[in-house]
Amino acid sequence: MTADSPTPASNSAPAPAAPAAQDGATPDSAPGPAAPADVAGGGRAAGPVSLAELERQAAERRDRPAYGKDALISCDRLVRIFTADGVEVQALQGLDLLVARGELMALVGASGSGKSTLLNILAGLDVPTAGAASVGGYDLLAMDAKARLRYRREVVGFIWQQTSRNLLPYLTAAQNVMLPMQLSGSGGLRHRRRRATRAADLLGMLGVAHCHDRHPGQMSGGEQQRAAIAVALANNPAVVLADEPTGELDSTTAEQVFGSFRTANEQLGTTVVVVTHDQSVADAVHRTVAIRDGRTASEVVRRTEIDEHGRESVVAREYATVDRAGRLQLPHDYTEALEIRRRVLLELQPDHITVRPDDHPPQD
Ligand SMILES: Nc1ncnc2c1ncn2[C@@H]1O[C@H](COP(=O)(O)OP(=O)(O)OP(=O)(O)O)[C@@H](O)[C@H]1O
Repeated sequence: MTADSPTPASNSAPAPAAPAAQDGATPDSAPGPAAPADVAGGGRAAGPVSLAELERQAAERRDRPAYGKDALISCDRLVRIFTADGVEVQALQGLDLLVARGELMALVGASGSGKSTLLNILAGLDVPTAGAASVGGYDLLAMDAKARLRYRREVVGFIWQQTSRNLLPYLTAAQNVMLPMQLSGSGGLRHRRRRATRAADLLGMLGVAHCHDRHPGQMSGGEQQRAAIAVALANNPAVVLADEPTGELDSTTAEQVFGSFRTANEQLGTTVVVVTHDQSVADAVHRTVAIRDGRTASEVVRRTEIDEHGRESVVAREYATVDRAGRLQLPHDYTEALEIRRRVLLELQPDHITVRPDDHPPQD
């Protein structure tokens, strides 16, 4: 999408002025502000559409894979409304998000944008007001108490910002890691040995083997967070969620903790979703999704590319998110730069859409 000079291509089809971010019909049901069918040189032929063509279009729609079919995490128009003292707060306002199995990604956004609300829902600690959400095949709106407990023990691991919240202070690091396995597994000597071996392996893999027999009070903040990651991984969950896990740490320690997430992702294939304000963390993941006003607004995808001389470089591309209803949030700095207020002019071009400030703004 561009906001370029007003030189519409000869085969462009002007669309009516439309609000930049307004509820609209879903793309499945209606194409939005469509180009007139009989525009000279336009892409669409005029005249009646044959029955065969309509049948073909219907079959194409029917055969389209369901939204989020292959994703590990799928949020579809997720809404969460809190009511406090009779006042409603819409923390999530129709948020869409897909996360693939094995991703290492970050969620960023201004304070109050809804990041923690989303993470709590994904962790099974909170239930959305409306919409749909599933993780690893679990429907987060339909779980009964038993399924919710199993989900929280076996499908997701969670790490809080406050180091003191992640570990039980009267247990050693190894005992902390063994606890979730104990709660979800059976007793017996054989299982106990297996639990002890896994705890030692996880602490070793995350670089905190030396903390095996230490209590949290004898560990640094970074060591506690890395032990907390081992606890979160104990039952081999599909996804680990972390809310500002490096928020209490200095930058060097934060890097080590983030290194542990990367290790878990690379060596165990665990999907990792981290809420962060830490730019160095956001820069180090494969995908960073920005949340604004309870919706996903944009995302940065980083790819390693190799040039013809074999040199590797990380290429980052920023995308604006188009939600399931076809809504697009224009970045704040773009709307400010062009003094866009209530509506814009859209023009459909053969390979892009032009967005132009309203040349006849309504008088307020
Ligand atoms: N339990 C609650 N009761 C009422 N309002 C809530 C509750 N939890 C969150 N909110 C409100 O929902 C909105 C989103 O909050 P949330 O904590 O998800 O934001 P956030 O992006 O995580 O912010 P921060 O970066 O400051 O942690 C805020 O307006 C917040 O005040």
